[in-house]
Amino acid sequence: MTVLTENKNKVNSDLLQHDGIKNLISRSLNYLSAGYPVHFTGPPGVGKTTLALLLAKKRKRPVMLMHGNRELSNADLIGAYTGYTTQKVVDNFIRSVYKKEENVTETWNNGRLLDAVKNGYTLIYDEFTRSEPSTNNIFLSILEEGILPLYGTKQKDPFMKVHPKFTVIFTSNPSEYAGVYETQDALLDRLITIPLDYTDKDTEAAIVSSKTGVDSNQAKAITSFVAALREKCSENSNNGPSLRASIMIAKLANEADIPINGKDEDFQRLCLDILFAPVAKCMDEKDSSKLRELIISECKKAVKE
Ligand SMILES: Nc1ncnc2c1ncn2[C@@H]1O[C@H](COP(=O)(O)OP(=O)(O)OP(=O)(O)O)[C@@H](O)[C@H]1O
Repeated sequence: MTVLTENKNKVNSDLLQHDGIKNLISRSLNYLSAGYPVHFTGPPGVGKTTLALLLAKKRKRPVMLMHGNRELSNADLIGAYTGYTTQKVVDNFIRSVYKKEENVTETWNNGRLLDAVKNGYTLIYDEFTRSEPSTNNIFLSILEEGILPLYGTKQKDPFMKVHPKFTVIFTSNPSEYAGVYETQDALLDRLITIPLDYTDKDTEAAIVSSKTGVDSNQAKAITSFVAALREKCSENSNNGPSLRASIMIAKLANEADIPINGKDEDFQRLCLDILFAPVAKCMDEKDSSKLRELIISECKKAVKE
């Protein structure tokens, strides 16, 4: 029986700054400082959000994180009147005199984007292609004219000026097809789009090791066989299991005292649980026993060097 134990190792939640990424960080910071929004695009789990969070932290401005969503509306972004405040004074001090005074005022709540624009926050707009293009249109005026239009809000001013320190980091996943919208060219034209892809096995192993506390050889044993499965998926031009899957395997094996060894049955079961769904999704093979065999045969190669 495997018993879950306390996490024994201190885990590092920061971005591991390997050589490829260091240069990207400094370039992106330059673009943001010059007032240009950057857009990281790439398959799931390559580190787009983690990189965006690191850049935002480095800008030393308050950070606002917003997730793309079909339901996101202009009212969420700009703000809206959300109800009424009433005040009633009933003065019945003298019984024969009845005085009643009623004040009704609408209550305005700032939207998230309005706060960010007004106060010069760094906005991370994660998976922005999941929002309707008509909602994202508001970014055209922000990025081009430096104003946030306050249409439809009954506000005194028709727009708000964008704070000079306001910046946006967008992320998206181009291979996602469910629940995403095509981005209008006009918006893409205003962004500096930087594609991100999976790094090499050693870098992935270093990330897994720093995030989970497993030693670097064990981490490499995991990232190597997960990368091999991903490679098989890319033969079908699909994304396979990501770095996130390697992190999950390492973390769970570590916490449940499962040896990171492809010959161990508990480890094989763990690999199957984590990898079956992403591998089944990316392969043409639909026979589940064949898919299991494939995962186990790759998992068996996970041996510490
Ligand atoms: N350079 C790195 N250093 C440390 N951790 C990393 C690095 N790159 C990725 N990760 C880790 O990999 C996992 C996936 O990263 P992240 O969520 O940033 O990916 P993503 O590209 O935004 O994925 P998705 O498109 O699915 O949202 C996270 O646990 C993250 O901490």
